[in-house]
Amino acid sequence: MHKFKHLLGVIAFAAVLGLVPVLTDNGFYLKVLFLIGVNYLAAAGLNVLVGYAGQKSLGHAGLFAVGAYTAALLTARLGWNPWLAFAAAGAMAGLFGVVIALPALRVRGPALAMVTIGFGVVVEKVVSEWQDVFAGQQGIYGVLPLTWQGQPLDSRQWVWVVLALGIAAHLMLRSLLRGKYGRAFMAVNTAEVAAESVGVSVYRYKVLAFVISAVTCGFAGALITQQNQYINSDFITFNLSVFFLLIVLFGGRSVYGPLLGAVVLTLLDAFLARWPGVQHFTYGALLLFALYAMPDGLSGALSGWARRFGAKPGPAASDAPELLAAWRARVAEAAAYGSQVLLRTQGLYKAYGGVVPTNNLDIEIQSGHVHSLIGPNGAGKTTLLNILSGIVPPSRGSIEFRGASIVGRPVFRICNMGLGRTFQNLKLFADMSVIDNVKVGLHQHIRAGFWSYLLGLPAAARDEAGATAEARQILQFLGLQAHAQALAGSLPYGLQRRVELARALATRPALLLLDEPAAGLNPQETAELVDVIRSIRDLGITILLIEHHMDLVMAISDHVIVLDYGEKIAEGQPAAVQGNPRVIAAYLGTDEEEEEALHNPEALAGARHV
Ligand SMILES: Nc1ncnc2c1ncn2[C@@H]1O[C@H](COP(=O)(O)OP(=O)(O)OP(=O)(O)O)[C@@H](O)[C@H]1O
Repeated sequence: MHKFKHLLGVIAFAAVLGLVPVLTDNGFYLKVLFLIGVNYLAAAGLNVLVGYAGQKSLGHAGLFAVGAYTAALLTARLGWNPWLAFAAAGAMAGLFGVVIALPALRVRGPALAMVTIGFGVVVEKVVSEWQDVFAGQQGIYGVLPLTWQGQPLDSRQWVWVVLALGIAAHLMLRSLLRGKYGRAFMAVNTAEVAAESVGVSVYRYKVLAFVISAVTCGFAGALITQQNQYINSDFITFNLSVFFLLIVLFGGRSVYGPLLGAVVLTLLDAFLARWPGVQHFTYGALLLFALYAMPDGLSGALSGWARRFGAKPGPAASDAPELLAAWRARVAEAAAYGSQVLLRTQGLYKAYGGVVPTNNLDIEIQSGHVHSLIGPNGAGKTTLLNILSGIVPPSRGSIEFRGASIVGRPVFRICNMGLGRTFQNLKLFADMSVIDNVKVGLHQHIRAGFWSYLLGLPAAARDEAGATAEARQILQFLGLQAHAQALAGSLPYGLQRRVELARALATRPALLLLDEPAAGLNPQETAELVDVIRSIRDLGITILLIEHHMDLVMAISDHVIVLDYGEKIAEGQPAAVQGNPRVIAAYLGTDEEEEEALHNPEALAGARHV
């Protein structure tokens, strides 16, 4: 029904805009409408890169140029069919999108902006200096315009074509961004390590975002060139890159943001064109205003108001018990492993200069057990979890998980093999709803691919519905169903910890690594956590947890491993470890307290920050 409403809205919008060229033949108005469409097209793709994936680019004039010159050269020099050249322009820009993405993947923030500026400058120089091919300022004449029934498009038809392309782009990007791909881009944007740890390849999604933005910018370049039947190097300026970025930042991250941005800024651009000095001043002022007053852009501000005055979603109803039972069975099946030893490390070693947080560690994790990793502050517990989950590469040594070596594998692949984790310092996707956080965890289990989502095929809708249903089961399992629609970052700390656990469970792990799951929890929440961990173990999931709350460790562990200065100094059943003199010495170091701790586990807990 919702989908239907949206489609009707789009049709009504298209009908109104499509009527304008029928009602007027004013060349200026038609040109402005055409430019709004072109700018929208460029910004719609750039929004995926900047708004969703969080990669600021100041070089998209370069990709606009790739599209523009591809269309120009193929039609004016090689006589290609103009529609074919138009398609080739998008494809060529997409290829350049990969070229710019590869160096950009190594850097972030301001450094990324510099890389993209560099790309834009290189393209600008190439088209202005390489006269033989690109004809510099003199430009390329005789570019073939798009045609309809063999005739070049007239001003009205250009508006209709760009309107059709804009609507196609909107429908496709909306379908892409409202599902698995949009969530993955947002996850990459908010917390790269967390995204990888739940099975999202940061590398792949950054490249994809660059390519999408490049393709739509390439089409925009080709449209301008083919409509003008001319292009020269003066079109390709740094200002154009700023203009595109401004549309996206001003419009905001939603799928409607680029449209709002394109309408406002194109109109402004058209009316201020007579006063170029004022024009640039206005852009600068608008950018500052947008960043200061509307950090989420115009669409963000509008939806904020709508939320304030609109209806609040009611609490979610619980699902039928048989659905939860089906989910349990599915998770248990994913966690099942024939052999006793689920994970084994041998000679695992990691050094940071003189600090050796992991020193020749041999450990075995038994399938179906709860293992605790304890040790004084700085003993190397988190480092070990980071090595096991692939975030930190070991200097040497081997790790075998489910019978296969995982050293050197990317984090998201290790997750896909069945190793899930949470973090000591929460790494939630704070701007996303609780249920969407969990659905990011389901990423690898959603089969429908890029084209299914882009084209809105039934497979994508079916898999999305399946993911929503599974996420609801997970939330219900952890008692979070009432918070499904809340923003993850808005929840109290204890619930946020639980959401992270839900997200990790969604990956359907065989081994779950929990880094201080009780940190920051009150006593009641800690007691509840014991039950939660037990019920996760009862699903058949093996657990390795780091914890400083000794009573929690003693209550739930089948096996305890004790680290000190990166070495394993003891392991075994909780009671045995608790009485081990080396462990007590590592924690306390004095004879009197040693005696006390032998009989009082809370002394161990209390001494941890010594
Ligand atoms: N990236 C790094 N660069 C340099 N030293 C590091 C790095 N990561 C960890 N260390 C050092 O390795 C040692 C072990 O750190 P780690 O965080 O693994 O300890 P921990 O047992 O988890 O401690 P805590 O209980 O305080 O969380 C510390 O001395 C830490 O300073």
